[in-house]
Amino acid sequence: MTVIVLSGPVGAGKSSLTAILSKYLGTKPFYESVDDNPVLPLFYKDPLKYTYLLQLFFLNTRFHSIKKALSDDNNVLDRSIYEDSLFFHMNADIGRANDLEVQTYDELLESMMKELERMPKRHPDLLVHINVSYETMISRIQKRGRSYEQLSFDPTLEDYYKRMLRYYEKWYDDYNYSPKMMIDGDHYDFMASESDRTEVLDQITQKLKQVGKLPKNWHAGEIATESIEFSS
Ligand SMILES: Nc1ncnc2c1ncn2[C@@H]1O[C@H](COP(=O)(O)OP(=O)(O)OP(=O)(O)O)[C@@H](O)[C@H]1O
Ligand SMILES: Nc1nc(=O)c2ncn([C@H]3C[C@H](O)[C@@H](CO)O3)c2[nH]1
Repeated sequence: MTVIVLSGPVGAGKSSLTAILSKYLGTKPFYESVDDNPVLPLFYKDPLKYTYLLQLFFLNTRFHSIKKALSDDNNVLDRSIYEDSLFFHMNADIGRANDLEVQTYDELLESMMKELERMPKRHPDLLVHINVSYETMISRIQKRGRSYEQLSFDPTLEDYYKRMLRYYEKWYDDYNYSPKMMIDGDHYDFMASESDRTEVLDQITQKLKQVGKLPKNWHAGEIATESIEFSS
């Protein structure tokens, strides 16, 4: 059993690479709740009011999918639970949660992490982090087109996204729950370029081999983008 989690800021390409990677490895993709998330548009409209609710919503849905993923067969998840805390603390740092909310959230997260420690597999086998520059992040957010994430919807998102990239830098450096690797999301267009896709998949399989976690009975093959089911 092999569990891979993707990490990275908004628009980095986690869901896209999750779809590609899970198809390539013949494993199951797990996506975070976005289009069926009733709190997300409310949060972007009024972050002060909805930060806490959104955070609880994500923690709850992520917890359920992780429990499934860690007890199931081989899996790929499009974001890690370890990033939830990054998001919440970043929002708290800009005044969107008070001390009591931070304390309660941290305690809840700690209890949930303890619960996960009791699963057959405690942590993922590999974290694949997609690193992107601010320019790439914005162009991908525009390309995907969720209205509430656009700078035209809220110009203060520029600061929010730049802050997010800074927090992610430290977060990735500190991450030590599993082996980890970084993909250069500025350089590789694994959506449109077959050779880029091959190279990225190669980097990931090399790393899986190195850590002894390449799924058993798996053989490398080519995958065409048309054959992949991307999440919306
Ligand atoms: N390496 C890439 N090269 C070119 N386009 C990409 C790449 N990765 C993702 N994209 C495009 O960028 C957009 C955002 O990608 P995706 O939805 O996978 O990001 P994400 O990291 O899952 O974002 P979020 O965390 O906000 O859900 C999509 O339109 C996707 O087609
Ligand atoms: N505030 C906040 N906390 C989270 O834990 C969190 N996780 C994801 N997101 C936002 C980023 C994308 O817009 C969108 C899809 O990733 O959802 C979050 N926002």
